Amino acid sequence: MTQHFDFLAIGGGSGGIASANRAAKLGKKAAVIEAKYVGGTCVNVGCVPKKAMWYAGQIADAIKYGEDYGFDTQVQQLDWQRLVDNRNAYISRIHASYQRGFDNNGVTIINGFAKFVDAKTVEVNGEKITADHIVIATGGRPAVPSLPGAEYGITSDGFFELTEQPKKVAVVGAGYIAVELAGVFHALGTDTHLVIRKDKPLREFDTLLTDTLVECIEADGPKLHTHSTPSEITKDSAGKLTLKFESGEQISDLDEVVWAIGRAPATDTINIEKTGIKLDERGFIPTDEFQNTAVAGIYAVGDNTGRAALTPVAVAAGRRLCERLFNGKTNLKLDYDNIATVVFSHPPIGTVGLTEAQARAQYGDEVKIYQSQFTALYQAMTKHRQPTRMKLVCVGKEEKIVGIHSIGFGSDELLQGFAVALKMGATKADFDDTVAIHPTSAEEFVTM
Ligand SMILES: Cc1cc2nc3c(=O)[nH]c(=O)nc-3n(C[C@H](O)[C@H](O)[C@H](O)COP(=O)(O)OP(=O)(O)OC[C@H]3O[C@@H](n4cnc5c(N)ncnc54)[C@H](O)[C@@H]3O)c2cc1C
Ligand SMILES: NC(=O)c1ccc[n+]([C@@H]2O[C@H](COP(=O)([O-])OP(=O)(O)OC[C@H]3O[C@@H](n4cnc5c(N)ncnc54)[C@H](O)[C@@H]3O)[C@@H](O)[C@H]2O)c1
Repeated sequence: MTQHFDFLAIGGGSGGIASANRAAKLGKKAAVIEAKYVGGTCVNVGCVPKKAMWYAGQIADAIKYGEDYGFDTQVQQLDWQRLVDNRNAYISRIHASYQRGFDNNGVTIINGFAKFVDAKTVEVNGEKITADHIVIATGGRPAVPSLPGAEYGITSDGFFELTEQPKKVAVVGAGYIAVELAGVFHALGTDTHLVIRKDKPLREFDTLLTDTLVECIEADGPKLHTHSTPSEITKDSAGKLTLKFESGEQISDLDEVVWAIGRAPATDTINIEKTGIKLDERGFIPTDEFQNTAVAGIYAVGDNTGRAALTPVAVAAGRRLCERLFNGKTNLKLDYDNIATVVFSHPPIGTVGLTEAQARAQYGDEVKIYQSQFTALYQAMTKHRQPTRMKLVCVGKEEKIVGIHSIGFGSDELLQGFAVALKMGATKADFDDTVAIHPTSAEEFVTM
């Protein structure tokens, strides 16, 4: 017998889970179909294990700093497998907590790979399932270039499968993932090479952030190979890899090459053509501001829509969709402007709103910049000093704050509250009128 649901999510990642739970809480019969592991990219091969590895890097840094704080900090080795085991155990606890949530809310979980039969029907494990409302939340997968020997490399998925610490790696890419994984490897003691095609990573970020990041990488980070376009990977009889570049240069004796060159939407194998939806030229699902696709009753949220590929974005879009469909909030939609984001680099970056360049292009001479630079007390005590740099981008006579950018120790945790202020339309005067919290790095934003 064909099962029927009010609401069906294809994909049990950030967007699918959040939307199905919300639909069920609002009294609808909801189901999630998940092909691999519940929690999707973020929980299994993304944010969560990445952050665990980043914390391991932070601990390695703290051990370095410990000496100047008076500790005897001789550490012989990192037990990589133990780190991975504890990380995986934590992920298992998240899986269990998801299951409790599904049970409490009455969401049905179906394991299997879903394909469309028509606009109201999907097939999974040979069975047909129909639904009044279907959200496509299939996310994406890491891209691999078509180069000779590319298959010798791994992706971020493979990074999380490593059972021992590689001695020497090259990480290829200039985005979030490349910067974060290269930073982790380096902090944990791997000889790390970050390979980028242009002059600096994260080029779409404010230049204060990227220039400072490059400065920190050059001072104490992975070896940065700029203007380096990979052309081939070869493997020798001992299993060591050589990454060759178009320039003729190469990095040899590598244990791993990690491709971190972007992600492709998982939209090509779900028979989407059976619904009448047409993908855009990059394979993303076109949606309007309410997450509607071109076909009534089918929606898309998350990475496969080609907008800010972040977990809280997929979650927020999915929840708003269900509030709109099932709770009478007919105009509710996600505002994709001013989404705050953190790069867990070394040091971390927190950023929200317009970069200085974007603001100048939009507002010209109306832009006023406030900037600050210092060494966080945490590191100022030690010989491992790193700059912290912050920028406020303001516009107009009232100096409305349209961009907030921070790089340096603690930038990851300090930004969220400032993002609220920016979204509420805070001005520089509002910041000035807020009494500082001392001694913190965050206080710099209200004392500039
Ligand atoms: C290494 C890495 C680090 C990241 N770090 C962060 C971070 O720190 N912060 C942040 O906000 N974001 C981070 N992200 C991005 C974040 O993981 C994604 O934006 C988020 O997971 C997107 O959610 P989603 O629901 O769109 O897709 P996903 O979480 O990818 O979920 C899609 C799910 O659909 C399933 N699926 C696909 N096709 C089918 C099918 N036909 N049938 C059944 N199931 C199917 C997949 O198996 C998958 O589980 C990171 C990503 C990576 C790769
Ligand atoms: N901290 C976070 O919130 C976080 C962390 C990781 C990922 N993410 C999300 O996941 C998305 C995907 O991350 P990503 O780093 O894979 O992608 P990305 O799009 O951010 O970066 C990909 C990079 O690879 C480079 N590149 C592309 N093709 C290449 C090639 N053939 N050779 C060399 N370099 C090449 C691009 O120039 C780009 O700099 C991010 O955009 C972000 O939204 C977020």
